[in-house]
Amino acid sequence: MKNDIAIIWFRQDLRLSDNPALTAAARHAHVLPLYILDDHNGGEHTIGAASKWWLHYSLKSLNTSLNESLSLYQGEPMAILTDILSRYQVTAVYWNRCYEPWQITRDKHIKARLSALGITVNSFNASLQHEPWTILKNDNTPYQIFTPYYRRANLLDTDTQALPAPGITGALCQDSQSISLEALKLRPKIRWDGNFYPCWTPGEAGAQSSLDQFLAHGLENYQAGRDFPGLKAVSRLSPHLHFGEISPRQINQALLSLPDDNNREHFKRELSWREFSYYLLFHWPELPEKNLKTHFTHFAWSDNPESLKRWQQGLTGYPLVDAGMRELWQTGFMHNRVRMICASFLVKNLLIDWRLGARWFWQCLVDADLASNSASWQWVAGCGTDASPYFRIFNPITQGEKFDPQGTYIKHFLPELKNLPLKYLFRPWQAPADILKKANITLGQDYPLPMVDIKESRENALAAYHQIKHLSHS
Ligand SMILES: Cc1cc2nc3c(=O)[nH]c(=O)nc-3n(C[C@H](O)[C@H](O)[C@H](O)COP(=O)(O)OP(=O)(O)OC[C@H]3O[C@@H](n4cnc5c(N)ncnc54)[C@H](O)[C@@H]3O)c2cc1C
Repeated sequence: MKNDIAIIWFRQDLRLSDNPALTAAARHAHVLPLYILDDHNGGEHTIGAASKWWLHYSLKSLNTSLNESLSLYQGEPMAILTDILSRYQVTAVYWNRCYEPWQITRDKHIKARLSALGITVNSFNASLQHEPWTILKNDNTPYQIFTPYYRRANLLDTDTQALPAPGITGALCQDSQSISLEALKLRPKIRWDGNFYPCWTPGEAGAQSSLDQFLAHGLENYQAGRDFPGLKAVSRLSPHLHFGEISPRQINQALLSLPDDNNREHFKRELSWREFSYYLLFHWPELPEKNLKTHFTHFAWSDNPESLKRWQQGLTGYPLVDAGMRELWQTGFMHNRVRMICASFLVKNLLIDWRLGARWFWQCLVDADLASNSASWQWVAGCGTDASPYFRIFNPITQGEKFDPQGTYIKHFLPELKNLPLKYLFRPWQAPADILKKANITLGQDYPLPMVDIKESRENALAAYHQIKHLSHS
């Protein structure tokens, strides 16, 4: 039996380079790399359907990089680790830290149990520039607002020296009791994932190539272009970052070789919004469930499953919202500007609880991330610590005119509207009958009539907010 075996437990760090836990584990004579699909501890926050698809291919890619030595398991991690320890002479366990509240609780427990068994446990930071507890206000309380948090973060040193992938091929061993990737059943039985394949390349190489492409062709227009969903001006790195196929440190290192201009600064700022989301989740672990502005507890949400379904299916009658919801369903992604507009429409024009929207995103997004998703929904709904003011309600018509001026994005995801002149593309119900006929559109049949009046629903939202506003000071 081999002795001095180190376990490297991969979680949201599915890469070999700049992986501090792997680099440390590689100092042992033998390394057992493993991944556990933990469907036991996460409750409602267990990985969603589209993310499972991503995970399947990311694990496949990682396994290839590890010479087919990745051991796979499903279930309760402590029980699985205990079983491995009973069969191998493991001396140490390595992992990179995760920050979702249920993961923190689980990992603390596992660390204590393993330490009691005489196993060394070493954990590292592999996914944040600054861990949440390292940035506090002068009075030692956490920041609630992004800008002062960002200012303080910028005063701290940021490590930009990424680690190379360690040479571990000779040290790798695999557990004979590993299950197969197929046995994890991560891909859907009903194949709704057909459109995902041309859009994405999960895995470390795919992440690096997305970064290279963005730096070569997207970054130069990032500041001006990032709000235009029809342009290729954003990085689409979010699922790669979520699964840890690339680290913020690697991105920052790559950015160093580029001109220090507004585009670079703006991109770094957006990366810090991700950090800030993790920060909020760490300091307010109730973020996914509870309104951080507590007076929203009294908000009169509408219980309307039929409206929720129309929103989910992209059948609201507002083309920009519908294009976004169809992009989400078809590709597992939605452009950030459109995420804000679709979320605002649900919460403010339909008065549906933001948590129902967040749950739908959780199932549909390949980048579904408990921190960023929860923080962003609370931001749009107006109930987060650093939220957009409630009265700022996105108008899907004017937003479309401004950010999809040629209708490129809308026509791509709503081909039924492709012959409608631009003048009516954002408000098809105002098109005269002969124009609709010429465009081959019968409203209510080929494309829905608007499910609510935008002006009236806006006023209803403001009235609903008025009911709870005064409670914020009580
Ligand atoms: C309602 C709503 C839900 C969201 N849910 C998620 C989610 O589940 N997972 C997720 O990663 N992002 C989420 N976001 C944030 C943002 O929309 C995505 O991170 C972004 O669209 C990803 O595209 P990109 O990689 O091309 O971004 P880029 O513009 O290229 O930005 C680079 C990176 O910065 C980070 N980032 C950018 N904007 C934000 C932001 N506003 N908040 C947090 N991080 C940001 C992401 O990691 C992103 O990959 C949500 C936003 C909204 C409004």
